[in-house]
Amino acid sequence: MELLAKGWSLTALKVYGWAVLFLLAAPVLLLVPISFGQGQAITFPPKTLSFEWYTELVDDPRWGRTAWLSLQVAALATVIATLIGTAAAIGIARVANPKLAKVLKMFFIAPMIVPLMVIGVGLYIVFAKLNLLGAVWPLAFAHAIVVLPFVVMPVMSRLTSLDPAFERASASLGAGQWWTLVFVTLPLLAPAIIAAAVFAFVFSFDEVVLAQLLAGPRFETLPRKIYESLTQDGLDKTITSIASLQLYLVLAGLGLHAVWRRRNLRHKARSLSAAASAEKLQPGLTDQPPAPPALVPLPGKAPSMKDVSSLFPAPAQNRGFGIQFQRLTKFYGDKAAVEEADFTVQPGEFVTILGPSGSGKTTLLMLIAGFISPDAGRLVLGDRDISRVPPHQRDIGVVFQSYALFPHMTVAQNVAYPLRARGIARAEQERLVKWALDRVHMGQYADRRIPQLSGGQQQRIALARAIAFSPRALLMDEPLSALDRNLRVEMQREIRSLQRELGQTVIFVTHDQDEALNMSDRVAVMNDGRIQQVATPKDLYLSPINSFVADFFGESNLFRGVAHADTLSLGGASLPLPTRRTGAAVLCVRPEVVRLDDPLAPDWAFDGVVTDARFLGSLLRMEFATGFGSMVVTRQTDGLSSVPEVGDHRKISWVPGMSHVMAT
Ligand SMILES: Nc1ncnc2c1ncn2[C@@H]1O[C@H](COP(=O)(O)OP(=O)(O)OP(=O)(O)O)[C@@H](O)[C@H]1O
Repeated sequence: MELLAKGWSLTALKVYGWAVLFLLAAPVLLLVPISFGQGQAITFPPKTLSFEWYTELVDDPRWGRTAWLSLQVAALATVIATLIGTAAAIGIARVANPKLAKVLKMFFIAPMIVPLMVIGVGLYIVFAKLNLLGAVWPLAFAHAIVVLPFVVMPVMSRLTSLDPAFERASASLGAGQWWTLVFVTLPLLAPAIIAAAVFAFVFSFDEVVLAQLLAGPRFETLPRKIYESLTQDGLDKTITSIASLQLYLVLAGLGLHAVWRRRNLRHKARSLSAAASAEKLQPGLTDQPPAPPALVPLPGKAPSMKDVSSLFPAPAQNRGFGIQFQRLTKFYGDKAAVEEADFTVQPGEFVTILGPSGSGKTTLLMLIAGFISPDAGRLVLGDRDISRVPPHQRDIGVVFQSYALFPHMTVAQNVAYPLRARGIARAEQERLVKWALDRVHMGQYADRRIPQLSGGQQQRIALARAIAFSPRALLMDEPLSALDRNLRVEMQREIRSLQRELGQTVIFVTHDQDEALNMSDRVAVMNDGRIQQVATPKDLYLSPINSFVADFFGESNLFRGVAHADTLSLGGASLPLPTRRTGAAVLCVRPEVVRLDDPLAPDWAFDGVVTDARFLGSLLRMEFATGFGSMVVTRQTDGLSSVPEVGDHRKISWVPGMSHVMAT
């Protein structure tokens, strides 16, 4: 495009563009001046201006009658097509069998490729037999059939582009399928449905082929009358005025839409700039001086489970429930995404699921939330088996990676959503919304729309919405991954402190080990669908169960060999083991326990050559080439630390008791 948009080619492009525009628009735009001409003759430009063809239109009641009839047909066709098309699109999107979904889709879009005349003749035969020719609703029904693909397609495409987390969020907040459909799915589909409805209306109002075939002798729609006036009476100039009138209506519609859009954009820009400046002033964010206490205490009594969730049995205190995973398994095809997960999360505990991409973290979280069902095993929340309980009855809050805040609702409406879904009284809803928003410092944003908030603010609202109904447990799926580093650290602190204050059970998913270290009581390390180890960060670091955990959780130097009593043989050499062992074994030596040039170095100490050395602020990180492969060594720095040169030789050793030996 850049090459084209220069010199003569740019001029040619412009001329071409204007010529196409003129050819397309001229016949339509010429109508307007012609309709104001005096006399029957078509003159352009008109010699004398007059309103006579507009007055003629008003004086002749037949035009008004036909226009009214067309309006009725178009309105009814729009309603029928929009209802059937929207329901069909939603239904097809939910059909689990992809082949059946394809067949259904083809069926609903077939009217787009079958010639109108064929549909018209078919319907004519049926309607004639049933004596339905010449009535409003059969013609509207025929129009609806033809326009269905233009409803089904945009609604389906909007549905596929919607984040599935919206519907999942609604379910996790306690809303059943119908509630979700009415309050979440349909409002989110509204732009596509409205566009489809406008198209259906315009098509039906203008349609002439089906109107000719199905309207019978005395049933005259506006396009049919125009057509007949043209073919029977010759060009009557009232046709120019009625056509121009329709054009004015379309232009007025477009104008109103443009004004509405402009006002919306201006409003959004103002709110965004206000959001940006408010975020700068907001307490608890990292670019500010020392943060005030992370959470604002609620004046008076904190809400109890009874206040908010009469539908669910309340725990003794406002605490989370324990969760037991009993050999929980989920297959996708013949591959286990989660295999025999078997561990227990204590009430009020903060457990992080940590693992590389594809290890099954999200699948495990979706099993807990109930968005997918396990193929084997059990999941027990408190003392209730919830393995087969639908998500909206689990009473588990979820904070999604994308936040999944409903964009058509304000902040307060989002936070009130789980309370509304539970039928909580309005006054109580307001109190709890305020309570939840105050806890995440967002009280002053209650009336904001979601698109008017920054990422960090959205994160806080997602958290407020998930705690507003005092859930039995809180799940968080990489909720901080979209935030910048400073905000992320701040939010880690705030989430942890909120969790402690509420005594909430939290299962937090991340692939960031610093985040896991910062936040968790215990960490469950996952790999390839299996939980490798569940332990405190300290135990994971000091006593990893296998080489995967040792390597994934912190840096480590791993030596693989064969253990004989208290030595490990590898490559003709041997290293001391911290405990006696036999058979294949892996020795793990953390970088900070390695000693360099120790004057009391043991006999087995070996030579290492510096291949890289970097000053990382509080740490000095060095890499050595050794007879056992590459090794990493770290040192705390102080003002006197010097960085060794690449190529320097050092004697490497460690205290055997500071190392750790594992089976694999
Ligand atoms: N709907 C699905 N159909 C088929 N396979 C799936 C589906 N969802 C996940 N998987 C597979 O299951 C395994 C675990 O996926 P999962 O999304 O749980 O991993 P993850 O640890 O959360 O990864 P990430 O950190 O990248 O989100 C992967 O191999 C993935 O390809």
